Amino acid sequence: RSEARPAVIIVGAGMSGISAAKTLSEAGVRNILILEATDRIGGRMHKTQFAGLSVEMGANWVEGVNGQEVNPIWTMANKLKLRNFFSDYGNLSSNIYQQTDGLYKPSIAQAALDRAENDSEAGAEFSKTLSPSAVDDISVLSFQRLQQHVPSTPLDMIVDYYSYDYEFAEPPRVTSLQNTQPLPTFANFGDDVYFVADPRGYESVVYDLARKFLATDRKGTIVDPRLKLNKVVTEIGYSKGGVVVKTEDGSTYASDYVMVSASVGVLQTELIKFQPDMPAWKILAIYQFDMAVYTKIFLKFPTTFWPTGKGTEFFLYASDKRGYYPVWQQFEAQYPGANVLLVTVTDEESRRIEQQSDNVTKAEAMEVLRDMFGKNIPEATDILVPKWWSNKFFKGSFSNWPIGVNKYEYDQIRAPVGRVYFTGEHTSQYYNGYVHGAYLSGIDSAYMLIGCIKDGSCNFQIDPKA
Ligand SMILES: Cc1cc2nc3c(=O)[nH]c(=O)nc-3n(C[C@H](O)[C@H](O)[C@H](O)COP(=O)(O)OP(=O)(O)OC[C@H]3O[C@@H](n4cnc5c(N)ncnc54)[C@H](O)[C@@H]3O)c2cc1C
Repeated sequence: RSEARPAVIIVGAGMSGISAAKTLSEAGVRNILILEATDRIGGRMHKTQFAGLSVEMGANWVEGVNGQEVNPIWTMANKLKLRNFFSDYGNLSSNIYQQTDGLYKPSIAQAALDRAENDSEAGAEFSKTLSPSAVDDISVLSFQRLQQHVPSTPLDMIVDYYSYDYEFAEPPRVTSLQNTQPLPTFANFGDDVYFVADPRGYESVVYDLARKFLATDRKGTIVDPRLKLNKVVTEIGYSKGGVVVKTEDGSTYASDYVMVSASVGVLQTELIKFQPDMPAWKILAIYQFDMAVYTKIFLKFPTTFWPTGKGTEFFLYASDKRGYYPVWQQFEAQYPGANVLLVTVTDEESRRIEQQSDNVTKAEAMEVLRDMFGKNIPEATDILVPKWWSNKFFKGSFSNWPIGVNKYEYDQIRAPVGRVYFTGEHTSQYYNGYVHGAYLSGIDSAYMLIGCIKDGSCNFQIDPKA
């Protein structure tokens, strides 16, 4: 090969891969090579055109703002002056629809919201009493049982869905109490969340980071030969002496180290074959973690028929089937005059919907809207259903911490295996599942590797299992 052998190959150019590459580069490790499977950088931060608007198929919010510490993504979004909107969920009690009989009385809805909030606060207190090793962790649902409050009416179920599934994309039955209550993102960075609606896309924070260390042309397009797009890594061979990475198109790249940033969902498939196989402890840790599915369905209408004005942005649909077209958002502020709605589904509903035609999904969503707003509403003219779960380069939307994984297993997910290093939101110590988790994990993993390259400290210590 004519190009110099890189010291480090980075697999994947999402937020974590770009953050790791930038950190390496700034520490003087500049002979890197980034191999990205798709034709773009940004990964799960991905804008697309829908009904003449730029909408986000993946990450949309800067989550964790206005707290004691500053979320680094908030700093970046503000520096780029990304158009963003505070998400005000404060008026939800006036916006919860019964399955067919109109809105719940706000006082009744508020009582359900208050009960869920109290349970969540009690859960956070209880979780502090558990062993820090998390060996005696329980699920969020187990704690609800302890509280004698397992949500089972349509109202309690939609409030429960909004409180947990809408954030973690998996139900309380699955989610670890200790690792999510309290959630470090909100405890450290603040409770507020801001919705990004900018024609440049939320992904522009990744592009901005990339342009800080990759060469660009005069228009700002990245032209650096150290970034190669459309390179699907299929095999990583590793030994004491080095690493050999093979791609689907038949190319082979040798290097000293490799840093894999593909999602934990991808690592749970055989897309990338490791030679030799990863050790059993690593495989077991990876397969224990959860890749959740969160689906943002956008619908376009000829006219607006839903309530508008202050306190109406978010509304909930309390089906007797938990999680059926549950959380809705209208975009009067973000996309004025566009007549667009967003409905979010997760988990089993996401998987079901990904496997049916978008027309069937549109018909289902219309039925739900008719239940809420009456028979005479206009048909949606357009629908967008992102399919993150079916996409072999993602296999879901973000990781969720399931019951049964304690800190010991989590450290194993993050740990390098010989010359193979790992990064990605699923390796973030406190912020898995988020953009800031991906960004911070890129820095952490890069420093782990820099310590090995520069100081020869290549042993990653895992605290013993309690
Ligand atoms: C629908 C959805 C909504 C979300 N909402 C929010 C939100 O509002 N706020 C928030 O903070 N976070 C949100 N997230 C999570 C956030 O987007 C992710 O945590 C973050 O972007 C992950 O970055 P990453 O670098 O870890 O992984 P990725 O972005 O997945 O990057 C990994 C890269 O590796 C590439 N790759 C995979 N396999 C290979 C291979 N074999 N060879 C080469 N390349 C490969 C992929 O193409 C990808 O570009 C959301 C995600 C989704 C999908």
